[in-house]
Amino acid sequence: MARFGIIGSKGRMGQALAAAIAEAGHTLAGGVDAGELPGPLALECDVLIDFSAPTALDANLKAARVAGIPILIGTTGLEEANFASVEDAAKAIPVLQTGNTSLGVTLLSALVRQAAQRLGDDWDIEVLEMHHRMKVDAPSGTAKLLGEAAASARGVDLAQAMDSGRHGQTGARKPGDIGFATLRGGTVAGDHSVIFAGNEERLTLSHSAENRMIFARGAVRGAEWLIGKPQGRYTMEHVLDL
Ligand SMILES: NC(=O)C1=CN([C@@H]2O[C@H](COP(=O)(O)OP(=O)(O)OC[C@H]3O[C@@H](n4cnc5c(N)ncnc54)[C@H](OP(=O)(O)O)[C@@H]3O)[C@@H](O)[C@H]2O)C=CC1
Ligand SMILES: O=C(O)C1=N[C@H](C(=O)O)C[C@H](O)C1
Repeated sequence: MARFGIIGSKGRMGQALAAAIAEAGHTLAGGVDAGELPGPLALECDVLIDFSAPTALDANLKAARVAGIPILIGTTGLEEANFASVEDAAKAIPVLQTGNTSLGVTLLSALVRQAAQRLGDDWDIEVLEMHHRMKVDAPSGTAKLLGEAAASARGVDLAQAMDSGRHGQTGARKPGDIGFATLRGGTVAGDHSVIFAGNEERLTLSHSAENRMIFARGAVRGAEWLIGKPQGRYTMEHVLDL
């Protein structure tokens, strides 16, 4: 049994996490939201879980670092500078950062990597995602994670290959690009498809989240795994030994 702290505790994920922490028999030490400091909470916890906003990241990493505890970052919409902060913190404490904590998407990303390796470069890769109307970042963290799995399998830099803004006279598809399309509406918890479009055939690998508990349970599993690990940067693939 461990003491968990939630950053973003009153949000959609924060509430699902509280249920998953109780379900797993752990103690909820407390939570913070916008305008509250994570430092005092971190001193009462064995692990922090952050599903809040990119602007909170540096303070959350610092709090975990000062307390000497691991932190799982599920917040999406992170930029280059955020990833640099994660790398820096991971020199001192265990940090698991992922765009999706679910078992299904973690496995999907391994399958995408395999498909991208085995299918030739003439198979175009497109990533499609749909989320609820309240989501504030695009493309989703999961879409980027899946795009990254495909790009790394092909030995290309996703930042160079990513095409996420098609509109108007785009010209023909650039060979090697990885396209992203974003849909928003209703209460969709999270749908992702990676489409490999070849000549006269198409392979689609998909995942549908039916509710947020899959992310919350995965985050609890990841946080349990993180406790006692040496400093370093981890992903859900480490947790599932993929
Ligand atoms: N990795 C994964 O598997 C998943 C990731 N996510 C990501 O998690 C994040 C949260 O999603 P969701 O719960 O739907 O969003 P919500 O908007 O419902 O909740 C966000 C919470 O974070 C709080 N918050 C905002 N800014 C800060 C801050 N500076 N410090 C502390 N807390 C803050 C908000 O507090 P207040 O209300 O006071 O502003 C709110 O309680 C998003 O980035 C989302 O994409 C979501 C699902 C799964
Ligand atoms: O904001 C959400 O809701 C979700 N965000 C994550 C993302 O950006 O991929 C994960 C999940 O799909 C739900």
